[in-house]
Amino acid sequence: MTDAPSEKPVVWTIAGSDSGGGAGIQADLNTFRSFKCHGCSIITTVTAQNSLTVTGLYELSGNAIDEQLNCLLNDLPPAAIKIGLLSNREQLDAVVDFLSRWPDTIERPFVVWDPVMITSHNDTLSTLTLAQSHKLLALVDLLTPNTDELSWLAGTEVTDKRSALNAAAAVIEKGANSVLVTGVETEQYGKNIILDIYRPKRPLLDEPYLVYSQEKVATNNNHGTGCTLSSAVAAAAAQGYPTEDAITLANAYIHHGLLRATRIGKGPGPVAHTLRPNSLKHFPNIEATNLPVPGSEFPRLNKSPGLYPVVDSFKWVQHLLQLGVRTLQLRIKGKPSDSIELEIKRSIELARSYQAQLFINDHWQLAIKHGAYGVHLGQEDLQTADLQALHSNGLRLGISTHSYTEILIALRYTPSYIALGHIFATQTKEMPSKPQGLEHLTSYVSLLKPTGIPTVAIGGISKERIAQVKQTGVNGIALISAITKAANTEAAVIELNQELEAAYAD
Ligand SMILES: Cc1ncc(COP(=O)(O)OP(=O)(O)O)c(N)n1
Ligand SMILES: Cc1nc(C(=O)O)sc1CCOP(=O)(O)O
Ligand SMILES: [Mg+2]
Repeated sequence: MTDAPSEKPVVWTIAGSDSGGGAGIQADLNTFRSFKCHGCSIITTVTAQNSLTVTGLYELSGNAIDEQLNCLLNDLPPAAIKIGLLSNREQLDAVVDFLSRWPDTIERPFVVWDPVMITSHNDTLSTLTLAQSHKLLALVDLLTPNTDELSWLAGTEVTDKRSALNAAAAVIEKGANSVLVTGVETEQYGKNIILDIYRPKRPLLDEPYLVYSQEKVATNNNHGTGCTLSSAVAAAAAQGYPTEDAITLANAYIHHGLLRATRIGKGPGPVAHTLRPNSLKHFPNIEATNLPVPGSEFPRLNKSPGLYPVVDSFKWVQHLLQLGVRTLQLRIKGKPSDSIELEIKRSIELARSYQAQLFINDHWQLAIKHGAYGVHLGQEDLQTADLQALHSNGLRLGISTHSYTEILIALRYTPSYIALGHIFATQTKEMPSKPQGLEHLTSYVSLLKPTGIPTVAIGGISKERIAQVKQTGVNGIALISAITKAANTEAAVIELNQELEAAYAD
């Protein structure tokens, strides 16, 4: 028996009860459990509901909602809150007042609002007016309307991707922080496709919006999809995932849940609650409009990357080649541009004579000009690099990623390897994201394994950590300071290789 406090994030749902068990509070709590979160519930309205219809609505007072919220605040403060059904103005005011008075002493949670107005059977659940609902907009981090709800919120009809984007922009204009429009139907190559469109207030990677697409799952058993999606986003955010990744995970969870859904009552059955999926077949295709359209696959590596030092000069490249290193990267930062070309040219020529896999960071034009083995690009570089030219000149391509979302974007280009960073805190580069840790690395590696694309871990990896990192099944280990700050480079390379081989033998 242990009395140690749980590390499970706490997530609240402020929503209605569905007596049929498929939507509302019941769907939210099932979802929180799947995402290994502890769920707390603040019930707004009790619905008498089955799989066919809603026969009654019992709306709790503002005081009843306020008391539930305040009772939880100090004892079970949330990492995230999902708001669902608010049936009337009094209920909305209770939530608005509570969120507006959030105490400075308690970390503010991530708040998702799924503005439920009617059920999928057209039963009206709320009497909120547009003007009333706008009071909540600025207090939530993410709004997750479907196309009907967005039409209502924006006051314009939403029928397709373009009108969804315009309406999302209009709602942001009215005060919302970011909007995920769900369930935009379209057709591509004769297939029914469902788009979820994420429009953040501040663009990601200069991208005004991201489109998550999935082939429509042919099922009538889709009751509770909206509730489940928004609570999955809240739960994933509570687990520390950035919003775009929380959406990616929620999208995959819904896809899996729809495939597994079965009819339970006489009407549409509920979306199933499964373990969080980690198979690419459930993950969406992610399209970022400022990135090039994918072309052909990039060539494979000649050998698994293994120990992969990243260094900043010809001298380092030469030294490491002499020490037997056969996969390495030249990453030159902040040197005058006239000196860079010569360093790159000499490094490429020398690496070629050793039949080594040398990747050039950033300088893809010079890499093409001097016939490099490969280039390593960050996600931002994908916007400007000529991927077609890299491909037609036979260069290998490595792409940096820092999240599920970036992995799915990188996968569209079928690169020669995918880098996963940063695993541990690093002193070498200022990173905008948090360290991922070994648990995320393990999930990413197993997600990517079926693709056959090699994976490389980077960030804060030392000799002491190699064995743990290798155990995740990653194919390469990229290091900067463990090599460049070592007192004796030769000894460091030998020891790092020994650690790596010992990990292979385990
Ligand atoms: C193996 C490997 N992984 C990631 C990076 C980071 O590359 P990038 O995103 O291009 O950032 P900079 O290195 O340019 O700062 C890398 N270099 N190598
Ligand atoms: C250059 C770089 N890119 C990273 C990424 O995650 O994309 S982490 C990183 C620095 C790696 O250096 P060290 O091995 O000294 O921690
Ligand atoms: Mg770079």
